[in-house]
Amino acid sequence: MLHVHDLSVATDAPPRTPLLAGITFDLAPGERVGVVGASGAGKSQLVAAVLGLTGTGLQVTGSVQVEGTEVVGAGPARWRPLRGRATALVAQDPGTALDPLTRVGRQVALPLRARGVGRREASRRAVALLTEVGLPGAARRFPAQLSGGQRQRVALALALVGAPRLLVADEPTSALDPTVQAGVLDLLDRVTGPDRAALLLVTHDLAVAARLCSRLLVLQGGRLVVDGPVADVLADPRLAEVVAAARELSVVR
Ligand SMILES: Nc1ncnc2c1ncn2[C@@H]1O[C@H](COP(=O)(O)OP(=O)(O)OP(=O)(O)O)[C@@H](O)[C@H]1O
Repeated sequence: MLHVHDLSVATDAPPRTPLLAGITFDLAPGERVGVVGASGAGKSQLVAAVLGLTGTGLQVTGSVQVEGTEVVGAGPARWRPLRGRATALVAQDPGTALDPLTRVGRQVALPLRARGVGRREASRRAVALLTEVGLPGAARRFPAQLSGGQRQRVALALALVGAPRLLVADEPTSALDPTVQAGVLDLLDRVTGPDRAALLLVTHDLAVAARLCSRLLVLQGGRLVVDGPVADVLADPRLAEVVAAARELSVVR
């Protein structure tokens, strides 16, 4: 599904500060992998590089293959058939990802319309997707008329529009209070896993990672320091420092 080899990201201009260095890992179809590490470890940069969303002023080197297509240095034409279908991003902050002036049903229908689906069929599918994420009656609502947890569900419905084979989620529940978090995690659990979408989940919260993922990648200072089964990573005494840093942050947040 995903093959990352010797991936590095550095600032363009001297002193060419490295943000990520020599990252290598694979992700199988339907596999769920958590990315953890202290603040500034490079988690968001990893997600951006995998999705071709690295900002200007930064240079990506190495290789990222999405279902066999090399995407490092890829332009819009190479990304077009992949975006939303091979990969999709669940926005961290649905408050900014959603258009406040457009009813959510229409927002979910728009990407379908852009792919040539007729108006009626697009609305029907938008309602079906909203129902799938537990919001059967939300199509005619505006984002401001929904709670934070409901908006995060809409963001997930938007990510699911193209039936992606890899869902990438960067802190999808960190803005939500714990009771609402549980519902969104249940939902992520339902739509990813064997025979469904693979999941690359960035989180500060080790409990969240342990709940959803079978494998953990631990980043420290832009390097991948551990890649292993969740239980092994959490139990490994050499990781106490990294894990404690991540745990501390999850408490702070
Ligand atoms: N555009 C940029 N130019 C230069 N440095 C950047 C840029 N974007 C991020 N960085 C730096 O890259 C490092 C990794 O940032 P990144 O956002 O990936 O960390 P993170 O692990 O996701 O942290 P957090 O958990 O706080 O979101 C940080 O030191 C950050 O300051």
